[in-house]
Amino acid sequence: MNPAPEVVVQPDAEATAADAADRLITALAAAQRARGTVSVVLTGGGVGIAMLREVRSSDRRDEVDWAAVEVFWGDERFVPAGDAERNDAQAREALLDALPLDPARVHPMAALDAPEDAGGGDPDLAADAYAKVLSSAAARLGGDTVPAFDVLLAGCGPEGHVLSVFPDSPAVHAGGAGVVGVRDCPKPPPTRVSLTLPAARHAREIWLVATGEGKAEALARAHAGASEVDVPLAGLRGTERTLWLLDRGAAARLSVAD
Ligand SMILES: O=C1O[C@H](COP(=O)(O)O)[C@@H](O)[C@H](O)[C@H]1O
Repeated sequence: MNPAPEVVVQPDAEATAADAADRLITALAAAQRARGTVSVVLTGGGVGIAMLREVRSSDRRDEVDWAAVEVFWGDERFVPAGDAERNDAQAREALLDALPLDPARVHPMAALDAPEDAGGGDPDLAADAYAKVLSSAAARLGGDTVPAFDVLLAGCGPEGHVLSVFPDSPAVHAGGAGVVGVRDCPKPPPTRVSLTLPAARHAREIWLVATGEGKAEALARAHAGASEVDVPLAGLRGTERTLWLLDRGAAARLSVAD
C-alpha cells in the first residue's frame, strides 16, 4: 500500500495556496537535480488555480528550469478549447503563459472541438488519445503505460471526488491504470475526461490541496479509512509520498487539526 497522507494545516486558503506553491518549486527543482526532466500533473479548482498564481508571483520561480518540465492534467472539462471552464485554460492564464515552457512538453487533454483523430467530439476518444500521450511519455520519463509523475496535484469536492472521479461512479469502478471519459458528472460541466485512481497512483508524490469547511467531512472520512468507491480521495496515494495541504477549515474534522 502506498504511504498514508502526511497532513499540513495552514491558517487559511491564501496561506495554503502559497505554501503549496513554495513546496512545488522546491520539489521540482530538487527532482530536476536528481533526474533532469521532471513532470507535474496539474489540477483545476479554486485552490489549485490559486496555487499556480502563487507560483507565478513567487520570487523563487526561476529556481525551476521550466523548459525541462513536462506538464500534464489529471482531469479536464470536455468543452471547447479556450473555454474558461477548461482546467488547461485556467492554468495557462494563471501561470503557464508566463513560463518559458517547451510547448512540446505541455500535454492538455483533447477539447470537445478537437479533430476526431485527436480525441474531439467524444470523451471516450479523448480518453484514448490521452492514454496514448501518457504511454509515450512513460517511455521518456519512466513507467510502463503511465509515467511515474514527480508531483500530481489534486483538489477534491465536498462529496470526496478527486480528478473527475466521483463516488460510486463508473470512473471509480473502472479497472486499470488508464484514462476515462466521464458522462453525467454531478458537478458541471457534466462531460469530462479523467485519469483513473490507479493511473494517478503511479505518481511519486501526490499532493491533495483543499480548503474550506465544505471539504472537512470528506477528508475526515478518507482519513478514517473510507473506501475509494465511497470517497475517491481516499484512493489517491503516491508511491513515495502523499501530502494533504489543507487550511484549518478543511482540516476541522481531522484529529491532526490545530
Ligand atoms: O471540477 C473540479 O473540481 C475539483 C475541485 O474544485 P474546487 O473548486 O472545489 O477546489 C478539481 O480538483 C478538479 O480538477 C476539477 O475538474
